Formats: sequence, C-alpha cells, structure tokens
Amino acid sequence: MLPVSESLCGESYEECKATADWLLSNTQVRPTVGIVCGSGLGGLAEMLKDPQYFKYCDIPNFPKSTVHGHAGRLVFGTLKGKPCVCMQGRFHLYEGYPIQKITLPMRVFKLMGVETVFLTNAAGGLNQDYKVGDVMIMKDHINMPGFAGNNPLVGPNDDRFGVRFPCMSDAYDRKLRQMALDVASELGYNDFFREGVYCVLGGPSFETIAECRMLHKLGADAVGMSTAHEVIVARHAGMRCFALSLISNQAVMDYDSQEKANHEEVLETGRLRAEQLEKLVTTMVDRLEHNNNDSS
Ligand SMILES: O=P(O)(O)O[C@H]1O[C@H](CO)[C@@H](O)[C@H]1O
Ligand code: HPA
Repeated sequence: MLPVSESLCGESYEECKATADWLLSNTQVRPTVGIVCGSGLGGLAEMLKDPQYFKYCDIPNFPKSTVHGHAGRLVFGTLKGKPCVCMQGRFHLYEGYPIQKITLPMRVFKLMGVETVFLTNAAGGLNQDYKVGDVMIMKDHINMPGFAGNNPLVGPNDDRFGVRFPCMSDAYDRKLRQMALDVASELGYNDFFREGVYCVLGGPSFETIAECRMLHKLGADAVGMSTAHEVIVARHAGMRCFALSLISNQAVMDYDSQEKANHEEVLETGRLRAEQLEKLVTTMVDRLEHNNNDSS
C-alpha cells in the first residue's frame, strides 16, 4: 500500500477514496457513466435528469476551474435512465496544476463506480480536409508532453488503480467508436463526422505555423490541450474511453493566412454544434450495456 505521504500531488488512493466517499455520501446517484465536457461544450451536463451540482471549490481535494467556458462543477444525475457524473469543466496543464492533479477526477470516477468515460474537447483542425464545425471521433492520441516525461502516471504506481506499464494501443474503445459512427449515420451527421488522431500540447499559447505543420506531418489530425492525460489515467484504472473533438478552428498552416486562433471562436463553435453533440452522446449512453468488458 502506498502511504499518503508518497502521493505527489494529492492523487493517492487514499485521497481519491476520501473524495469519492465524500461525494457518494452527498448524493444518491451511483454513477456508471462519466462525462467530461470540453471548452464551450458544458451544455451536455444540462442533459442530466434530476441534477445535483457540486462546485469544484466545495469538493475535498479537487482543483479549481480557471478557464472561461468551463463552469467548474460536478453534476450527478441520470441520462436516459443511466446514473451519470459529469465534469462541467475540466483542468488543463497550463492552469499550473501538476499533471497528476488535473487527472485526479478520473480516479475519483473509478472509485465511485464509473465504468465508461465520455470525453469531449475543442481542438484545432490540422487535417486539411477538416472544416470548422466537424466532429472528430478520437481513434488515438499523441501525448506530446509525455515525450518529455510529463505523463500523469509518473510517480509511485499504486497497483490498486492499475499496472505500472499500461497498454495504450487500445485507449479509445473500438466498439464505442463503431457505435458512434452508427449513431452519427442514423442521425444524419455523416457530413461532419470524422475519425482521427488528436495531439495534446501543454498550451496555453496556440501553436505557431511551423508547429502546426510539424504536428500534421507527424500524423495528427487535430491539436488541443487536454483529454489525452485524462484518458491515460482512465485506461490505467480500467475504464472504457470514448472521446470526441469538435473542430472549433482551423490550425493556421500557411504564412499567407490572416487567420488567428482565439478562445472566443472556440467557444462560439461549441455553441453551434452543442445540440448535435448532446444528441449523439445521449443516444450512445442510451445504448450502453452495463458491463465493463474491454471490447477493443
Ligand atoms: O480541451 P478543451 O478543454 O476543450 O479546451 C480547448 O480549448 C482551449 C483553447 O481555446 C484549450 O484549453 C483547449 O484544450
Ligand atoms: N490549438 C490548441 N488547442 C485548441 C485549439 C488549437 O487550435 N483550438 C481549440 N483548442
């Protein structure tokens, strides 16, 4: 067992358990589905029936949300009858928290009984076929901070969460990706649905033109500042993951372009696609089976 003192930043088993127990003692909901809302996509949380809200600042051990477009509260309720917990706002590396702290909610999800996690984000489109407003199912990620040792699993491993060296070739659940494609097709969303690779950077500055060109050459279709860290921790703990990127802006790849990435455009695109994303995730949650078979 890992003594509390060995936790790097308040993410030890005991600390996560204390947070999970506190939440469970304050709600009747026993969530099996976890949802993380990206920038401008917090409306998903409003889909929950009989919602119960907990501000992050009131939850023991939780960091505070500091980014505009991230409400900063945990919402419990049901979606299509399934017990859910939803992060209406997430944490990012550039907010100054250690990477272990920004991913702590994933461990809390696990300890509350969550089996499947749906994550959304806003991202810049690197793939030249992508348009603003497209939705990309994440089939994989490139964890750029991880190349420099900034991986959320750095530090002593606690086997109660997962193994020291978790596999990541199956990070994005194959069955859920297929389900998303089927649902998108049924809802008539084929025109704007894609599947691709997300690259996470530390931010908060948006990328230079040379960086965008490099990331595209490396195989990334979209670039953002979140999600991959959460997925690594969720997979380490054995939860199934499904993630969507809303292409909120075109990454600038051309020195003649007058385009400039900005957070207001990111939030605005979120508003435009919110309803369709909510419908897709709601339909997928409705079709989820209550098990945690690793189906990838
Ligand atoms: O990834 P989410 O939380 O959607 O936020 C995205 O939007 C912000 C930039 O506008 C960055 O935080 C980026 O990661
Ligand atoms: N780059 C990084 N993160 C982002 C972007 C982007 O262009 N758009 C939304 N989040």
